[in-house]
Amino acid sequence: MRKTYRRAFRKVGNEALRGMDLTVPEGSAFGLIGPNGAGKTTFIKSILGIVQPTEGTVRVLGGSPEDPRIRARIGYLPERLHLPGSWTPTAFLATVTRLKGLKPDAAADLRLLERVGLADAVGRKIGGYSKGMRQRLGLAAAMVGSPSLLILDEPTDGIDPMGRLEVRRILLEEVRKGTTLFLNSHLLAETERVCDRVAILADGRVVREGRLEDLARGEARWMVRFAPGVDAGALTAAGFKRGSADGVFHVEAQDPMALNAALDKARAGGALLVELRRDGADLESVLLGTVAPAGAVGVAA
Ligand SMILES: Nc1ncnc2c1ncn2[C@@H]1O[C@H](COP(=O)(O)OP(=O)(O)OP(=O)(O)O)[C@@H](O)[C@H]1O
Repeated sequence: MRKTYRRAFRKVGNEALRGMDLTVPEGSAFGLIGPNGAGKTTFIKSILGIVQPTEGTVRVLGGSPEDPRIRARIGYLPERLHLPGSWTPTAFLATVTRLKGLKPDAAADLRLLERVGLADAVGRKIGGYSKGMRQRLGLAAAMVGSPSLLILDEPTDGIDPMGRLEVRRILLEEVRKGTTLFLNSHLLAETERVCDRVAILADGRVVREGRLEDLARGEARWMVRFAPGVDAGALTAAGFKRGSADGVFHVEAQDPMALNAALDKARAGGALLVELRRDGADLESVLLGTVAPAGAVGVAA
């Protein structure tokens, strides 16, 4: 899919998506990451039918994003929320319910407000809400009618760490129920904790896509730290490679049996294990390793 924003009286448009090809498996928790201006919001808007692709097609939940029946099954939290300040949250959710073509359900709306942590603020006008409270209300609005697909653009923006934990819990609950989650967040730790698949978008193209485990966590490599005084020669003979710090070694093991066999060999040689963890990069290093940081010289993006 391509999207070029045309400007009036200009021959050359702004190419936001340049051959974007992405499939989000149903039931997955999918994270979209990438630098500013990569095209993330444009892509989200095209899934929602707000932006029309210049070339190519978008299929959502087996249909067209312009089909009202499909739209009714999508919950969306935009990056910039515009909320009516003089309304109460219940009036707001009632309107969202009506706009989605659903039957009014005041009890369900209250349950949603409780779920996002706004139970104590139900009687207050939205105008007096803090940024985090508005964001929570936006999340509740996105969840009205239990949509099959939740598209969230920076959902935890402005929410405090405890609130983030709650939001994460809610999102994971939704995914467990079978909802497909599409998350756009600059907070890579959030994406890492919630998503099972990730796509890295740069300059209007998907540059990497896959299971988070495969992208970020490395596959069969382990970091092992032994107590001081270890016999490095014996460990090397047992298949361990010396790491950069004292007592740190790396070992390849395809499964727990192979890992334990390697550790048994090390222990038989007198080595005392003090730390063991899977080798691999976090999402931030994966992103930085995939997309050249702004200002980097001589790195091809
Ligand atoms: N309405 C528009 N008219 C013209 N150009 C646009 C419009 N919306 C976005 N663009 C351009 O398209 C490109 C992609 O923008 P987009 O907002 O999709 O990126 P993004 O990945 O969401 O960025 P950010 O992380 O900063 O939110 C940018 O070059 C941007 O300037």
